[in-house]
Amino acid sequence: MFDPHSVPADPLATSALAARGLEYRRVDPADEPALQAWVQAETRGFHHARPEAPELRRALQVSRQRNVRGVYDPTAHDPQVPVATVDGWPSGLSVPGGRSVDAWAVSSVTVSPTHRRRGIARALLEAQLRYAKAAGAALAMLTVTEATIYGRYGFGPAASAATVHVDRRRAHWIGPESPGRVQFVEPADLIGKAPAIARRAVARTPGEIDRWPGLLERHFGLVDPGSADARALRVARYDDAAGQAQGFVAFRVVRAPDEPGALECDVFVAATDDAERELWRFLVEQDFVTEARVRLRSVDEPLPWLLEDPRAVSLHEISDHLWLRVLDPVAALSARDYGTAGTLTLEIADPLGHAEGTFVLDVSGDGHAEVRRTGDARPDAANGARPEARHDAQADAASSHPRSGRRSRAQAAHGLRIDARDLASIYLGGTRPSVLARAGRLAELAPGSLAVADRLFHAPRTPHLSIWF
Ligand SMILES: CC(=O)SCCNC(=O)CCNC(=O)[C@H](O)C(C)(C)COP(=O)(O)OP(=O)(O)OC[C@H]1O[C@@H](n2cnc3c(N)ncnc32)[C@H](O)[C@@H]1OP(=O)(O)O
Repeated sequence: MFDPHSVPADPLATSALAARGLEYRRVDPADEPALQAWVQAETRGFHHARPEAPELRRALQVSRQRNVRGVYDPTAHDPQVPVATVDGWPSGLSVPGGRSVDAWAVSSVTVSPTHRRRGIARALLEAQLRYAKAAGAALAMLTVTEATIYGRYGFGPAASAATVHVDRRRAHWIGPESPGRVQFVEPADLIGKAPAIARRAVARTPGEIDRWPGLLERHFGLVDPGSADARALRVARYDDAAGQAQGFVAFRVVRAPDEPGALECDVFVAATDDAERELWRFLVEQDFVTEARVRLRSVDEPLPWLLEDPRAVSLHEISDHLWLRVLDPVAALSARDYGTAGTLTLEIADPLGHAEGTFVLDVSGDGHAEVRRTGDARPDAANGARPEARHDAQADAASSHPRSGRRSRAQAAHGLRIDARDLASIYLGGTRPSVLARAGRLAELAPGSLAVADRLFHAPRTPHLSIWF
């Protein structure tokens, strides 16, 4: 596994920030005061309250596992507190077909309001992409506060999430009976087994990322077990017929005195379909509860099909939850399985250059792809022009521009001209290429290419990410 602490400083970011009188530094994981100042700056950057001691200890522990960077202003009132923060770490990302691809997670991007809009975030983000590439990551990934920030760095939304509301009174179960059972467990009793269950759940869902040490402790309220939030948490586990634990939920019921409550669940982990069904049933069949609200679920849950009245279920807060950035098209595209056999050329434009070039995707009958780079991208690709905006004269001899009406001179291969950020959006199968084409974001190299691309990039399971990072 790549060591996030071995990443050398990025000279471009260092000099860009130095030109603004700022210092760009890695925070030494062993330097407790520096790490504490970084955590405090990050917390303030996200407009959160100052962390209490147990939460601060947890944040320090997590930060020590990551490549933590700060930007410092030597002229500030307290020059030890960074004016900008970011961290990154290598992590697996599940892709269609059940494999995991090497990716680089980016988080904690904050710039103090005193230093905003001076290009600090840009310097940090572009450096993160270079770190990711140096670490051998096929993609970079993040979850976002605002959808307007990351497209300029080549990130595209790749997996959605939603809050599922279930009206308890209408939730009459018609799904199959399961041979297993759900039972309450104390969080401390499950924490030993939970990571292995979570790993299996992550592996079967494209868009999920590896859980880092300490995350489940937080989900189970074990960071500060005496706090009111932790004491309200209940944990239930599903065991299959053989007694093997296959899933768990952590939830609380909030209610006014003498009133039925609302069940709120932020942690729903299922390694099998049985576990998923039975945990849903457990959540939606609770008495003295009017509604269940389960956050960060898939937009494609089986739940409505398990209830007599599918309208008991409604989706809220549907969001572009996981954003990806393709850095190495060969590694990224060969990692996933495809929906059918076929061949597709991808002319990728990337203003930052990382994914730039022409690539051929050859998918065999078993869904595996061989991907090869066949050339650099078009001369204008690096200037950020949208693919459909390029002039026809630059079109390849073996292709015709979709809006030109010209017939291709040779037998045109199926292919797409696509920006790196749109490639990120189709990568896991969450968005069809034809939808992006309807939005004018990508173009066919030859008629029929979109239909081929839609079939190839189709994923049997809708991508989904069930945590923030
Ligand atoms: C992965 C994560 O951690 S997501 C968390 C993101 N952080 C937050 O939401 C915390 C609150 N916000 C902030 O701290 C800051 O506003 C940041 C980090 C979003 C931006 O920091 P800044 O240093 O001001 O950004 P910077 O000056 O480098 O701007 C770079 C570009 O992004 C644009 N930009 C910056 N912030 C935003 C925004 N909130 N919405 C839209 N565009 C933005 C700028 O206009 C600029 O555009 P351009 O270069 O294409 O002309």
